[in-house]
Amino acid sequence: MSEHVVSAGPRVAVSSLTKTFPGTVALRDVDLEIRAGEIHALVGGNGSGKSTLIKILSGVYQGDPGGVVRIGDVVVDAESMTPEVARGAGVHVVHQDLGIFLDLSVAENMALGSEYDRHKVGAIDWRALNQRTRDLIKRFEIDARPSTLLRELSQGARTQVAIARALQLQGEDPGGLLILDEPTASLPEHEVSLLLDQLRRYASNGQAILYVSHRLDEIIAISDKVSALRDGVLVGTFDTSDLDENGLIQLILGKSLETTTLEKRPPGNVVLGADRVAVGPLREVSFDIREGEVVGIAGLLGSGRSELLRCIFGDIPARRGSLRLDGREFRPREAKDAIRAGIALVPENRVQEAAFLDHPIADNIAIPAISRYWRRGRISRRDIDRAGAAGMKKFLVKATNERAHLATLSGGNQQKVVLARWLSLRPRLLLLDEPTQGVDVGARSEIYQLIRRATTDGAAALVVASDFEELAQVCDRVLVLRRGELACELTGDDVNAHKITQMTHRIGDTE
Ligand SMILES: Nc1ncnc2c1ncn2[C@@H]1O[C@H](COP(=O)(O)OP(=O)(O)OP(=O)(O)O)[C@@H](O)[C@H]1O
Repeated sequence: MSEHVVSAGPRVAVSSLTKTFPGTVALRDVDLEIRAGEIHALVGGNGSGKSTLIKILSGVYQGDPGGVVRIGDVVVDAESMTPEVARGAGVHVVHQDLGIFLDLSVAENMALGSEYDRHKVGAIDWRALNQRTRDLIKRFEIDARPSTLLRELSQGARTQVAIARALQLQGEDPGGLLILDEPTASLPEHEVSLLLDQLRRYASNGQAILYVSHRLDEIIAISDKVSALRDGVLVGTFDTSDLDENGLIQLILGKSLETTTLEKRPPGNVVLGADRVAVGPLREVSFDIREGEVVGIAGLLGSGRSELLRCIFGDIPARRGSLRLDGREFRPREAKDAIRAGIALVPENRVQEAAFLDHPIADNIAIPAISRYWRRGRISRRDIDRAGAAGMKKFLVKATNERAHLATLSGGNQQKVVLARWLSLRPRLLLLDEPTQGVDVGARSEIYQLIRRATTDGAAALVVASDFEELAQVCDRVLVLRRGELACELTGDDVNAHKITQMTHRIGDTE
């Protein structure tokens, strides 16, 4: 936990904050205080109002009349919040997607986050920019040079660059508020702990941090205080030291998590066989997946995990090697071939890649199986809506009804809709890339149960996840990709987070 810097009052005080959207009250009379030097976690289920609160604090949305936001000495009516006011008060947000440019250097990324250092004539003053970047690299302890391209950095270091860029104009004495929205969602475990250590150091320097995450272990590990939202209402603010994971779940869901033991069936026939497949950074991988199996793929970012899924789905051709599906040679030229063969892919960036934001939830769920809804030469609206409502219920999607447009849903609820679409197709082979990213604790276990249920019915599933605890929990076997190869396969008692971490990094131990 961070050392507190003593300060008179809270750094941030939100009072009587309400935000109404047509048909939804996203926040209802919220009061919240955050102190300097405090890591304050904000938790809540999908659609509970976390993003809405962040967007008001950063001036993207305005609150309803009556709410007041105070940041440091700046006091603003919530209805008058603007990005300029928020920036002026020192509010900086680092989103999960970081908003960085991979093909630009650290210095160039810093420059794009503020005014370029310019000579009088208007040209970029590279010497000044590089010097300033060097200072930032030192201050934020980033392992890079000003000229290093972001692409060459680990995901953790990229996150640090994004944070340093956000705070670059702040000087040595941190004021304002740093908001981190799911900062570790795509970080491997060892980089998560490095980032958390760094955040603790920023906080002990006096930085106020609002930390939004669905990862409960991190919240327990890093935060001083936890505020929980449920359906737009602040349940309360608590000392983290008084909470454990079950306590947090209670706060988020208003009840304990129902855990059912996942039913398994013995592996059946081989569904998919890969023979010496070369794709992306992978030089040669061979494996089989059988009916009833949930097989995990572990590897660091850039290890070829996602490329492998996309190759099986026909999105990326293999450079060499072959695939077999149910014993027959399988050469998908495009995704359509894979879908026809009974393969479903839930991509990592599912909302950007696979969602129709200005269409209703029901249509988003029904789209791949649209032929099912033809009745006497017409598409049956009623059946689509019925399927949509059933999908919403099964996946705990929170929205006014199945006709609500996807754009009006919270991020996590959009994710659930795309998952509902593919799982309701009853595929033969299910390919899932980070299936629970951004999804709340209640729906997370539900999703894994649905995956397990699909495999009990005879399907096979291949799952990529950077949360190794989760991978260990759901998978029967785990394939570890490292340096372009299938480094090893973990089975039985070796399917645990510690072993998966060891093998992806090859720390100690022999293979
Ligand atoms: N632009 C909008 N129009 C209408 N309703 C919206 C809009 N943005 C958010 N909402 C609604 O406000 C509520 C709160 O959404 P918000 O995005 O703040 O949730 P969240 O806690 O961030 O969820 P998640 O964990 O899924 O990201 C939800 O019911 C959502 O459907």
